[in-house]
Amino acid sequence: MRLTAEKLAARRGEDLIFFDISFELHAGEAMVLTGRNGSGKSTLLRVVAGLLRPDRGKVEFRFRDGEESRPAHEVSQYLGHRNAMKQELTVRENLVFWRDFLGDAEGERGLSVEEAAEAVGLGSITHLPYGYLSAGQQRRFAMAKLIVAYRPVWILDEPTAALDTSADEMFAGLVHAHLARGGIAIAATHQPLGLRGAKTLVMRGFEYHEAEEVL
Ligand SMILES: Nc1ncnc2c1ncn2[C@@H]1O[C@H](COP(=O)(O)OP(=O)(O)OP(=O)(O)O)[C@@H](O)[C@H]1O
Repeated sequence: MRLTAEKLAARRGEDLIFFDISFELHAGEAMVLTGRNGSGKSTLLRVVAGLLRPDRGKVEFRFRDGEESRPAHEVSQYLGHRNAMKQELTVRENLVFWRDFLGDAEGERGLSVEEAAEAVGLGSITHLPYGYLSAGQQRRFAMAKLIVAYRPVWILDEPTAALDTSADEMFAGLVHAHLARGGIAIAATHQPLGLRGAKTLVMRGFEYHEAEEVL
């Protein structure tokens, strides 16, 4: 299994946000993106997730060497700043929607909604409307979305911002289990996620006129 990004460049509007970003991740590997606010971390994650078209370069995912590459949106789960849950549906209805919408990749299986709720420490409240929950509980269930459908690549944008310490530890456990299963994770974060051995990519951002010289 291999995720490769080759010489990526991306624009938001007219502005070039980054260029010449390359990396390769194999089964069981994680990469942490760091860099100041506005340096392009979220933009890079959206490009890798297939939500934003790169200006240059490409992202490829292969389950096996020699196999045709798969589109990122088929193999990844994206946890963005927003939780992507409907306030008026119950937690269970939201998670069932995501399980059915995403499906499992390559003969693997996600957890049941009940197992996933237990895994994020909130087994007893899946019958409640999502909108009733506290901000931390809502974020925990957004994390549960990652494990109700198995996708090999997790793309995580500030996953633990504003969570308590126990949620940080719980989430580090989910990511470790994902990596141990042979998954891949990319996370933009200002907080340590406890990912020992993770690669690091420092996003630096740059001025538009500098880029013009390079490109
Ligand atoms: N939709 C958009 N249209 C135009 N510019 C945008 C858009 N979204 C983001 N940008 C700009 O792109 C740049 C990179 O933003 P991005 O969100 O990728 O940074 P970041 O490193 O994730 O920042 P933070 O650490 O604050 O989350 C910023 O200058 C931002 O203003």
